[in-house]
Amino acid sequence: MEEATRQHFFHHGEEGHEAEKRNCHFCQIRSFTTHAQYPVTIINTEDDEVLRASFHFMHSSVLGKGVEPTREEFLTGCECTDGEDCQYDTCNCLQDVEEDDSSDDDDDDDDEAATTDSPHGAPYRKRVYAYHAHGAKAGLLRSKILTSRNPIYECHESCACGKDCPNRVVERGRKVPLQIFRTANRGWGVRSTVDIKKGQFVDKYIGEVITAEEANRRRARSHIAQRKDVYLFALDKFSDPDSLDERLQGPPLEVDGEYKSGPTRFVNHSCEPNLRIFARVGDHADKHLHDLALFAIRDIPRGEELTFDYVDGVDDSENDALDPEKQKDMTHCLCRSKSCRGYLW
Ligand SMILES: C[S@@+](CC[C@H](N)C(=O)[O-])C[C@H]1O[C@@H](n2cnc3c(N)ncnc32)[C@H](O)[C@@H]1O
Repeated sequence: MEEATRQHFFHHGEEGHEAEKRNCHFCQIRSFTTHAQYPVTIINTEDDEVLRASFHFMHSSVLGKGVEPTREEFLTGCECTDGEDCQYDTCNCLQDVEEDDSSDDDDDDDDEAATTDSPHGAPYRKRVYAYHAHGAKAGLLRSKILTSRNPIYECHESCACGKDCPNRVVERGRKVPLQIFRTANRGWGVRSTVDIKKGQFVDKYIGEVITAEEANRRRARSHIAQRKDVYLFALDKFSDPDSLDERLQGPPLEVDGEYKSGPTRFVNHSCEPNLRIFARVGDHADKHLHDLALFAIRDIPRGEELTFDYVDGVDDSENDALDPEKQKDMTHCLCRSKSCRGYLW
């Protein structure tokens, strides 16, 4: 039995091991409120490696120095008293949804998704909800959104609708058990022990939310800046130099998941991934702090490694892997997919 496991199982019930417990990965994941139902487990059948001691599992992101959430008096939510109403463009939370009218090719069992409803006597309103509303696919992200890079707008704490409002999928958190496992050639990876459906929310990418200046300091301190980049995600979905919100005008905040994060920090890259990251907004006043939510873009059988494309959305013309000069300094991609681009960065 590896040393970390031995310490946890034989000594952590005893008095006087508090500091050790704080630094124990098993104790950290056991403290997740979802542990009994959707545990995170760690398994290594490849070699003797254990997770780095410097890594700490967390439930949610922490805000670094200089990162401020919006003050309570500026937070606003919807006034819908019936969660059903939180699927239409009349819900304040869905005001910014950019709707296109093309129909979803696989939405035939939920064909209201793109139609206009007219309840008796009520004004016309349009369903702009990001998720399927009915049937077996209820709560799964619609394929039109899955193939887009549109943000997802959800109801949240400041809304009048209840906790069971259907438009709070990401807020309700991860509903799948995840297993961090040792891969044969790419360090740790992540899989689930249950089947995951296309459009299903998997988990958020969390970490320390830091200013752009701090992110650059950390890049500079890192031995190879691009290696640090792999853990840094810019919260730039709403960045706009002309924005009326000055927090969106400048360089965006970034999430650093290298040392403090959740299980998704161990998800590897694939050029043909089964997950994609979406920007998810709760309170519109907190767009500068939007979530990074991972959803399945196809059905994923239990045990299959979960992956996302680290450079999703990067135009092929910007791809350094196409430049033979740059290739010699780049890291080989080991995703083994048919359309592998050959290099990670
Ligand atoms: C965010 S981490 C993922 C977890 C990582 N495997 C670990 O053990 O901590 C990113 C690192 O994983 C490795 N990696 C991820 N995807 C890879 C791929 N497709 N090919 C080669 N290495 C990969 C690279 O070393 C990369 O720097």
